[in-house]
Amino acid sequence: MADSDKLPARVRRQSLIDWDRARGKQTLAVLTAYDYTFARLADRAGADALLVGDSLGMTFAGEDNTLSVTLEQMVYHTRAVARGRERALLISDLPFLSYQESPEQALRSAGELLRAGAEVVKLEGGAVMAETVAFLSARGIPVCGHIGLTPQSVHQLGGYRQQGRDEVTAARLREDARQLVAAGARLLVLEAMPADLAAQITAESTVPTIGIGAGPHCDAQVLVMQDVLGLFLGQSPGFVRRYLEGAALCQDALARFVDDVHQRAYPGSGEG
Ligand SMILES: Nc1nc(=O)c2c([nH]1)NC[C@@H]1CN(c3ccc(C(=O)N[C@@H](CCC(=O)O)C(=O)O)cc3)CN21
Ligand SMILES: CC(C)C(=O)C(=O)O
Ligand SMILES: [Mg+2]
Repeated sequence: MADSDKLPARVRRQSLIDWDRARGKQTLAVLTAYDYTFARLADRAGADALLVGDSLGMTFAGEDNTLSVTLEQMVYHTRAVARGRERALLISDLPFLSYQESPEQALRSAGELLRAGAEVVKLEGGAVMAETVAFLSARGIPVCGHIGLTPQSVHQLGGYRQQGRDEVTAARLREDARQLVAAGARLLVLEAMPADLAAQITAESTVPTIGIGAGPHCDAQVLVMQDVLGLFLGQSPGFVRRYLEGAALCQDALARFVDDVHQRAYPGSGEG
């Protein structure tokens, strides 16, 4: 029997139980994904979770911030990513104004993301969101908190800048984390904060932390896929490590196609 005739080995889907078990043993890797193709590639690369981030407003749609992203758009992208995913845990962002109004609004919005294939919903905010996190958790919906640089508050924060630099704001972030976990959050994103603060929050947390620009001591690391692949055309944050010059490679390939057509070199014989 040829290899290709064998039934595919069934991959075991990662759950929050696997995430809890990995804590302290292996640092887990998360990538954002917005579509079927890249979700499949990241899943096959071994990503432990895929995040359908509202950063898609910037990376996919070319907006200046994430505020214009709608729940309908997040549902659409979550469906596409869910089809590409085999193994990774699937987390989706609740977008701006889809959860801040009330726990009931958050429940309805979270339900739509779960029906589209998400297994965990992520929302931005600290202590002020504890009631909503408890409401969703009590109704069987796993929540990932997100504190530090919360991009949906970009105008209040005065830009995309590191948070928790002084003692007062650091203490507030530790208390935010404590209240989110006490309310039932199963994961915690720590974005753009000093490494020692993220280490302290991670040590105090009973659930896995996922860092982005938050140093090496978190239980997991997440980056925006376009930043990793060099496909983000704006200014990537300073903490990004680029693993591919994706934009240059893609643009060069596309330019060669355009040239070939202009030169009548495509299609050739045998290419229709
Ligand atoms: N492509 C992309 N990658 C991301 O990681 C990302 C997005 N987009 N969009 C939403 C947010 C914004 N992000 C950011 C952006 C900048 C910093 C940052 O650390 N900035 C520097 C300079 C700030 C300044 O110019 O004042 C800093 O030192 O704080 C952190 C997170 C993370 N998210
Ligand atoms: C950067 C991650 C944490 C995020 O929230 C997003 O991609 O929207
Ligand atoms: Mg987000």
